[in-house]
Amino acid sequence: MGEAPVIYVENLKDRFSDGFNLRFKGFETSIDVGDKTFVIGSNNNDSISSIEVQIYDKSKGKWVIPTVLGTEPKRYEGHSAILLNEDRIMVITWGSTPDDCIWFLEVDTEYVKQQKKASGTEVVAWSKGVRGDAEKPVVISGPSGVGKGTLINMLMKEFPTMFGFSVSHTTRAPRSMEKNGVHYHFTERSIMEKDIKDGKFLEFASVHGNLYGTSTEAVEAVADSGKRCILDIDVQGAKSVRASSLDAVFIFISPPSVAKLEERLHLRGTETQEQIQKRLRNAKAEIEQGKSSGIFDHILCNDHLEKCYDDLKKLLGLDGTTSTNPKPSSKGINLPSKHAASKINNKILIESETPGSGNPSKNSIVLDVSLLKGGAPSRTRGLNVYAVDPNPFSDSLNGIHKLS
Ligand SMILES: Nc1nc2c(ncn2[C@@H]2O[C@H](COP(=O)(O)OP(=O)(O)O)[C@@H](O)[C@H]2O)c(=O)[nH]1
Ligand SMILES: Nc1ncnc2c1ncn2[C@@H]1O[C@H](COP(=O)(O)OP(=O)(O)O)[C@@H](O)[C@H]1O
Repeated sequence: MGEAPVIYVENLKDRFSDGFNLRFKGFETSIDVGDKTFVIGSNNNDSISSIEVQIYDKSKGKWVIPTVLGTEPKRYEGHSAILLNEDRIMVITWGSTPDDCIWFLEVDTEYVKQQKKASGTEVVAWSKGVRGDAEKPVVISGPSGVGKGTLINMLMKEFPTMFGFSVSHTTRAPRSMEKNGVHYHFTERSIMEKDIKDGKFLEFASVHGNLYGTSTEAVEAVADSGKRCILDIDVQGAKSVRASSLDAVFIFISPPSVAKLEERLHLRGTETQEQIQKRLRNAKAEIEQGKSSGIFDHILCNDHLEKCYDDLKKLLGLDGTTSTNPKPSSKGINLPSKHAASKINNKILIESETPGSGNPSKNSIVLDVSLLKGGAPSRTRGLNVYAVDPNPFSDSLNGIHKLS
């Protein structure tokens, strides 16, 4: 019945007899994917346990240390690992907090394939698993001076518990009213370039001569607070996000005319004449791309501000026809601190007591992974959690019931 059970590696040296010396002093699991074996080890150094990944390439008879992207799980007592769909390994950590116990190590997803191609090295990527679905992030693009910031501020002011702003990084100098960490993370080009190389950015682009980018962390911080994420990014950035695993709503704000755009930039008074001219030159190409590239789901013209704001609220379902209460932040999963896990089709059974004894033990739960969405470089969403009834003759359907 069960397929792909969790593998606990007891003696890897017996299995791989090429003199490989495991560096892990803690707990290891090993999973075969095609002709590669992924060994995931937790290293217990002092009080901190960190996780490491090594790959044994069976066709070449060689060990490889991959480039590891994303934020990895930290501080846990052990883990179980299960292969899903041949492209990601689910890692369930022991003794972690409820919002930090389900992780995915992507080994052959589209994102990992792209990163392997770009870097020419072996790559794996971590993504944290979260329950349920948060509402889709909103990407807002448009030329400089069109009113993106104004519209976003109006939305955040009217619905403060519903929306959270993704704070981008930029190498441009702050304007007099801008605060570091609120409007942007103002940074040095060399630091930002290194972070981009280390895979910390969901997207980045050179805009009007400066570097701008959305870190994965910026988007995750908003999602973790249970709010809907708003991204103010340029058209190139929107294109990159479209190609990424982030499932978002894309909105382009267009000006009534380039002359009006120029007038607004002059009135705003935050740029020099030379900078305004540069922004206007770029605006023409952006408007053309915004309207014709197929990147955007919606195009709104910001002629009269109030009218444009009403249109924006309408397409976000905030025109009074839907509830404007914030969604509760995604809940964690209460796992038994020590457990064993096994996979049956798209369901992972997590048992707190002796596994394989026939009946599921008390406190067992089932994770349904059939509706997973997203993934590295962001969260993996859509996990559903069910409690297992230890008494199969009780009233609940099939002995399991969904936990809300
Ligand atoms: N790709 C990308 N573009 C960004 C990001 N943050 C801001 N931008 C865009 O960079 C451009 C310039 O932004 P900014 O310097 O704040 O000037 P403003 O648009 O005139 O207020 C705008 O088109 C923004 O949408 C980001 O993280 N990624
Ligand atoms: N519909 C509008 N009509 C007139 N002025 C506007 C309108 N929308 C925004 N503005 C003004 O235009 C300037 C640029 O808006 P801003 O939100 O900073 O643009 P962006 O963030 O797209 O660069 C601001 O001074 C803002 O008050």
